[in-house]
Amino acid sequence: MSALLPVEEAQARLLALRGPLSPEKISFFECFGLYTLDNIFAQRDQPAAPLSAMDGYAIRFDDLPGPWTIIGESAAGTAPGRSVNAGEAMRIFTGALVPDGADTVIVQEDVAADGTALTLTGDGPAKRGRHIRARASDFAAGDCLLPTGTRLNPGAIAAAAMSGAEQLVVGRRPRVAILTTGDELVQAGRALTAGQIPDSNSPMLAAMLAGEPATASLPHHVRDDRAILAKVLKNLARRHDVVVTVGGASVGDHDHVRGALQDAGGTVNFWKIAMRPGKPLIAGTIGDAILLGLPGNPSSALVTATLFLLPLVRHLAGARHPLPAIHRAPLATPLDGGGGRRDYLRARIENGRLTPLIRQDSGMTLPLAAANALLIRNIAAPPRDAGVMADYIVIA
Ligand SMILES: Nc1nc2c(c(=O)[nH]1)N[C@H]1C(S)=C(S)[C@@H](COP(=O)(O)OP(=O)(O)OC[C@H]3O[C@@H](n4cnc5c(N)ncnc54)[C@H](O)[C@@H]3O)O[C@H]1N2
Ligand code: MOO
Repeated sequence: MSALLPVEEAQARLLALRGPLSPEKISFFECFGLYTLDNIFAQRDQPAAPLSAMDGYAIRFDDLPGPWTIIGESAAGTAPGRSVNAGEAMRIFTGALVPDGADTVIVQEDVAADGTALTLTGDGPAKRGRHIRARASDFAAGDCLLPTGTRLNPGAIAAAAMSGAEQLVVGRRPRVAILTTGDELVQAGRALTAGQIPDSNSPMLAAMLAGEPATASLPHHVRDDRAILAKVLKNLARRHDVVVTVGGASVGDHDHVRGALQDAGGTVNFWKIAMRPGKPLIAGTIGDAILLGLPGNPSSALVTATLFLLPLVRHLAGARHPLPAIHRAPLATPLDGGGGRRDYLRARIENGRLTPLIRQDSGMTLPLAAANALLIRNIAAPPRDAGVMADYIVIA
């Protein structure tokens, strides 16, 4: 039997199969969760001119402590009609342009206005420039606001929209097909006969993909029949960027994914990873599509989807950092040492402490409902006491 591939090596080989998909232009309202495929540079200064940060009066700091004559008003969205000279104040509102001549804003709570007469009643501004947002204090024209491969979260979208760009260049969403295999599987919700079980993996995987930049088609299913599987794989590969099979990845007489991939003219790139659960993971190509064969056990499917499917989708969509972030926290309970494969134990991270769940059978679904983290235990790791640090990935 071939040696088991280390997880990092398998991830690198998978992502090397294909680069990001072609770029496309998209509006600010459609880009959430996608990745920039170009550096986003500021095309303008923000603010483009000094703005008031408060409602009050624009004055010259040297004129303090007043009094002043009110000469007009500057409201957001219009240019102030004139400049402010010695002894003058201009009524001003948050977001309005600061008139020439003024260098400071007094908040209205600190003054009393009587007709055009303005007097100081409070402390007034402590220094020149108070309550003024300087030109380009947010960013300056030419600044790189978001480098290539940045995920467009709401804050990044705000910065991109403010940049002056008309549209964004992003990576296209990969089209993903989910294909379950196995004679025992029945769509969840349907009646079962002896030996049958509901298909829990495809709704789980669809949910995982829903949070990613991917377009998942409705799940497909085939029986344990190598010829049918080969035909369906070929067909799905023509219309998708990624074909994810679930089950049939192992060594049993009814495990047909590798054989069917080859029958369909595809290539197995690697098989079997030094991880638990998830050992029988298959990666390959068929036409322009990438095939990822996840093991069928529910925990194995969840763990391999977290470590391979979601990073692949992000990579194809243009992510600069597609792999899941690894965090560290102290163990809430002692932990046995590691074995010959790296473990991804279903665990809970709560109040900053990590607890591996007691039930780790990869065939179970209920522990998946309880887990919000995967505790990473390296090959041959020594036993650890409570309080010792451990690595984990957030999964919920
Ligand atoms: N002799 C050996 N047997 C097995 C090995 C091995 O190395 N030697 N590897 C084991 C490991 S590890 C895993 S993981 C499983 C995975 O095998 P497959 O990917 O071939 O998965 P199946 O046999 O098709 O199914 C496994 C298990 O999961 C259930 N299943 C499958 N699909 C779904 C689904 N969509 N929803 C819910 N449950 C599903 C299926 O009924 C089986 O119970 O192989 C070990 N065997
Ligand atoms: O590696 Mo399997 O995925 O132990 O259950």
